[in-house]
Amino acid sequence: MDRDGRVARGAGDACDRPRGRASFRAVRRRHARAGRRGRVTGAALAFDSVACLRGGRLLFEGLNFGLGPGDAALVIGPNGVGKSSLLRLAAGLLAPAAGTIRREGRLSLADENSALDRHVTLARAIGFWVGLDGGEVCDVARGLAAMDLLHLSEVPVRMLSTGQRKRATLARVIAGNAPLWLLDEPANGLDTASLERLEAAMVAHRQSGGIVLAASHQPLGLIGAQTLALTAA
Ligand SMILES: Nc1ncnc2c1ncn2[C@@H]1O[C@H](COP(=O)(O)OP(=O)(O)OP(=O)(O)O)[C@@H](O)[C@H]1O
Repeated sequence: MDRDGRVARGAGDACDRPRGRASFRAVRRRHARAGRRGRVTGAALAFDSVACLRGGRLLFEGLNFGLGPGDAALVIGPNGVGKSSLLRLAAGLLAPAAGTIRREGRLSLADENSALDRHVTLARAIGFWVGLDGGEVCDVARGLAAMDLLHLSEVPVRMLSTGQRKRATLARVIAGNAPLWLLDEPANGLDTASLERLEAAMVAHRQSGGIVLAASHQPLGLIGAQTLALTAA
């Protein structure tokens, strides 16, 4: 990966010297410093010379980055280049074709699948996930409030509009309290006010020591984020 975050491609491409291990150690050092400052700790994500193969096609290789408490990275690139695949690797839903991925801390993935039961109320659907993570009713309310959905708490998920469902998915992530947020196109379908709410939620999450890894075709206001620019093979 070059200094602008572009990922080397193709057989025989010279990847950066494998910096992943070193960067993971650096992440952990920062993590320890953050702990001494009394911030939320327990999360880190590092890719070390990671390659991704899907359907027999090499999407990217030599990907190195490290994220610790308060960090964010934005994955960008054209359709089909592998942004969602990168997030699925980070979530452990895909195995890397080469390299290693290290994760510390719980994660929450928001993608096009809301993972919410369509046949129960919004509060109940989010409560299911929050309960699995040992959270409480107040966490559900906090997530719903963050995405301005409290007034729809008792509406069945199947009756929500596209944008409301997207906000519900984000509310699930916020309510879940996982330190590592993996957000795939989180701004899709959001109106301006909802996008501002998402940005505020990401700022608050990072300020409390959380990590955001997002893939997006739109700017997300992630100040100070690393850019991981995937390019077509
Ligand atoms: N289950 C699968 N099996 C095989 N190939 C897949 C599978 N899912 C996705 N792909 C392929 O992997 C490539 C990358 O897909 P991915 O969804 O990661 O791209 P993306 O950069 O997120 O695209 P977009 O901007 O359109 O969301 C595409 O060529 C796609 O066809």
